[in-house]
Amino acid sequence: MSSVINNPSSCQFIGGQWQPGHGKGFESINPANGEVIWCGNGANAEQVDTAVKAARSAFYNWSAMPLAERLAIIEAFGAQLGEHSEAMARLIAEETGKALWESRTEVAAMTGKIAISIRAHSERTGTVENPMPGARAFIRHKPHGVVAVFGPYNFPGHLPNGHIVPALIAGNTVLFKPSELTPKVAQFTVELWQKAGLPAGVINLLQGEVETGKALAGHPGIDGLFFTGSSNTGHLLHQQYAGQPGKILALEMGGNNPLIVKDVANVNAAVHDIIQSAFISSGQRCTCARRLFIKKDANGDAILAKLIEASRQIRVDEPFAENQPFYGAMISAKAAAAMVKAQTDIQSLGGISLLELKQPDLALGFVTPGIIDVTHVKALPDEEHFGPLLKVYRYDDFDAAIDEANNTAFGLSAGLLADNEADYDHFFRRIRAGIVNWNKPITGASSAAPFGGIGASGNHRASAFYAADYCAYPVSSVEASSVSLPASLSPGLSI
Ligand SMILES: NC(=O)C1=CN([C@@H]2O[C@H](COP(=O)(O)OP(=O)(O)OC[C@H]3O[C@@H](n4cnc5c(N)ncnc54)[C@H](O)[C@@H]3O)[C@@H](O)[C@H]2O)C=CC1
Ligand SMILES: O=C(O)CCC(=O)N[C@@H](CCC(=O)O)C(=O)O
Repeated sequence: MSSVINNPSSCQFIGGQWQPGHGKGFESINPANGEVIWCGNGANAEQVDTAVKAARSAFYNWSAMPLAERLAIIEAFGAQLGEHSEAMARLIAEETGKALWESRTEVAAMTGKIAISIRAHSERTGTVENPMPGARAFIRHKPHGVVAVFGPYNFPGHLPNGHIVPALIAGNTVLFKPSELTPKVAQFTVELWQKAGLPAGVINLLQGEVETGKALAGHPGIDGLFFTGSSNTGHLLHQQYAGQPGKILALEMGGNNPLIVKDVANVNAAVHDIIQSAFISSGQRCTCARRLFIKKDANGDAILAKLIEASRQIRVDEPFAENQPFYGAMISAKAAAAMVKAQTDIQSLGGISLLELKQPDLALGFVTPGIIDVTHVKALPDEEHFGPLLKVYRYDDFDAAIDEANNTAFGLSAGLLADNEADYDHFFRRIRAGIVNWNKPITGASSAAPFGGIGASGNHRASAFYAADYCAYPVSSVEASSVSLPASLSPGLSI
């Protein structure tokens, strides 16, 4: 592929200047062929400090700029994305191993985010005037100030963008710490912001591994941190932010998501929705179904048999293959090996493999889909296996299946495939998750809706359409053009 950018050795963008990192070196590897596609040095603590100061000094002018002018720059970024959409899609495919067709949908989501976030800003955090005698009462919103955005590797463009765009619309300045596995996509994204004319210091890019993340998260000069990533890291950040009520922390974390199937006449359609829920993006979506509950009856048997057969046929191949695969490589050979190990661990607990997940080349990130029956496994750890490994439970009783579906610390997405609406009503009332779907895949959430989970999946700061809420704080004002005495004074007062 033609490389789109840039000078990786100058991979930090601080106060409007590209510069090399002074911390530890790291590389980005194409997981589909093992080639090093990027290398650079992480930002050290001093560079993090300089970036925080740059963001602080840019904050006043950026937040004081009329909204229409801020939006013009944000829309110019949208235009840049439009102009470079194919380059961005190819870069995402190269760096993550994601199939090109799907990488294109990621770029489309990035572009679509802009209009949606402008609408969300106005609907969720706009200005409201309430009637009041002798004065004017307003509800307005102000930006928090300097905010850090931490991104995951699975959507290296779309998910950080889902924090950055609403944060900038609200008037915050941003310190962007991308996943160390996807520095090249991050660098290209920030280059597009620069081309769009974003003033110096409004967005700063701090590349690096965990040391850079720690230096940024622990910096006293930030007003908030918007995080999308693993539950482990999210929990660490939550502990770190304990005792700092003044800082806004938005955590979008993983899930151990259940999908229940009950009495579905259209077996092929059910299998399609299961595959789309469990295996899209090689299972690397936080919303992916991890646990599938299938009724122990003839209909359940038919669905499971067809699922195994159709999953065996899933095309897994190079992201750029002419005959496009359903999914490409996982993010790394290490992530792929971790899925093989997860499967072995579940087998050692009594899980029965129905379709074995395999990593054909240990040096690359490709894995075939796996399905494992865990009905008789006692004490299966409540873990997110972030890849294409689906655990199946056979059930007799619908309520018992829902109870088991809820038997998780997480609560991101959940779904029911069932022809009977009364079953869905029952399921909806009982299930605990932030995304609850009926007869649709549980992946592919819309940016025009709130996106977030409960329990170990989030901290009640839903993203997507509700990201506007954590990007600004409400200010209530009562205002009059001059002071005036009230018609009657309070008892005991004489003026
Ligand atoms: N709920 C949601 O919206 C989504 C959640 N995810 C979750 O993200 C995970 C996959 O992404 P990963 O990149 O593996 O997540 P991760 O937690 O490893 O990394 C996320 C970010 O945090 C940084 N980081 C890691 N440790 C840190 C520390 N101790 N202090 C400060 N920063 C630190 C990383 O460098 C990266 O920028 C999955 O668990 C998935 O479920 C992914 C997409 C959406
Ligand atoms: O953030 C948004 O705009 C909508 C949420 C979204 O895009 N969700 C995707 C991917 C997130 C993930 O699972 O990693 C989805 O639901 O498939």
